[in-house]
Amino acid sequence: MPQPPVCLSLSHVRYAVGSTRSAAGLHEILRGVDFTARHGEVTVLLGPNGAGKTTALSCAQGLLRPSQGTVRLLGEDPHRADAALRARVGVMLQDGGLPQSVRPAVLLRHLASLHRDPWSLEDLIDRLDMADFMQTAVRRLSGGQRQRVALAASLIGRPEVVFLDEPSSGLDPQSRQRVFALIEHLRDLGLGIVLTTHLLEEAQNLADAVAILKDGEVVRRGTVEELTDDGRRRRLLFVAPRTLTRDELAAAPTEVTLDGGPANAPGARWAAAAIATPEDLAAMTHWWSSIDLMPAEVSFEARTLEDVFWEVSAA
Ligand SMILES: Nc1ncnc2c1ncn2[C@@H]1O[C@H](COP(=O)(O)OP(=O)(O)OP(=O)(O)O)[C@@H](O)[C@H]1O
Repeated sequence: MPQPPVCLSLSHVRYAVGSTRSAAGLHEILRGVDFTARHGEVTVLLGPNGAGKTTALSCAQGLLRPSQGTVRLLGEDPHRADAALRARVGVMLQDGGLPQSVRPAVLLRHLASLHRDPWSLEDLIDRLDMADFMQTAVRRLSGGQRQRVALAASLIGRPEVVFLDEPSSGLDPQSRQRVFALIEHLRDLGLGIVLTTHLLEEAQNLADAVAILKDGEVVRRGTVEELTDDGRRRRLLFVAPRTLTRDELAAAPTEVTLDGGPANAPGARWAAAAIATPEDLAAMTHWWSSIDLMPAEVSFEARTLEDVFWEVSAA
């Protein structure tokens, strides 16, 4: 199947702050970032705090000009973008950036009036369950309500590409579900969606493509399948018929974490994330033998994005 068209590409993007003339010198925040995003796909940027995700998004949107490298957004240089390009792009910032004294109904109606063919406000209110607070000034809204207004504001102009910086932060589980359902709808409509999140399980469920940043570089890139199933490393799951002591866990040959079931009670399921070779497996059975544990069940499964994330973070 041919891949959908690219809507955003960053090639060898570097971004530095400071100056070679100042005592503090030049500080490189991005040290060669490469990734692409496509129409009809969700591209997720992951990375620990300070990895450079927001800076990379700012370069992608044209808010920051890279010191080196190239950014193409809908085929153009976003830093030189004119109003026509900006109208095709939606941006939701991490802290909302909404005017505080305005009511969401007024704000969103105003934004809609700036576009020739805006998204139906009623539809957005319905999809994001915002009816109850449309007449409340933004400053009186809860963090989660503000998030939803900011998301609606980024979409009202029917953009072709949308940037969402942590769209689900501060949302209760129900609102989060709605936001993720809306993101899936945007994907079905063919928008290019670029988002950052710290919620790895949701990234795993939503992402068509993932780029993991660390210290200003993309250290892993690919589909969730490509990142989690490298054909070798697997998760080993086992059910322990009794509780495991702290000392027993500390003696495990690789990190063993609780994966489900009752918290470290008889019947709990445990996972070892990095089983790559028969020797790794032998080390596990040796450990079970040394602590006199006969697992009730043993199975393998592909690693999760969370396993990959921890591996990258620890490297
Ligand atoms: N103008 C600036 N001057 C100096 N340092 C900066 C500047 N902008 C960002 N930084 C630093 O660059 C690093 C990357 O910041 P950035 O906000 O892009 O990270 P992030 O991955 O989005 O983090 P988070 O997950 O916390 O949102 C951080 O260490 C930050 O303090």
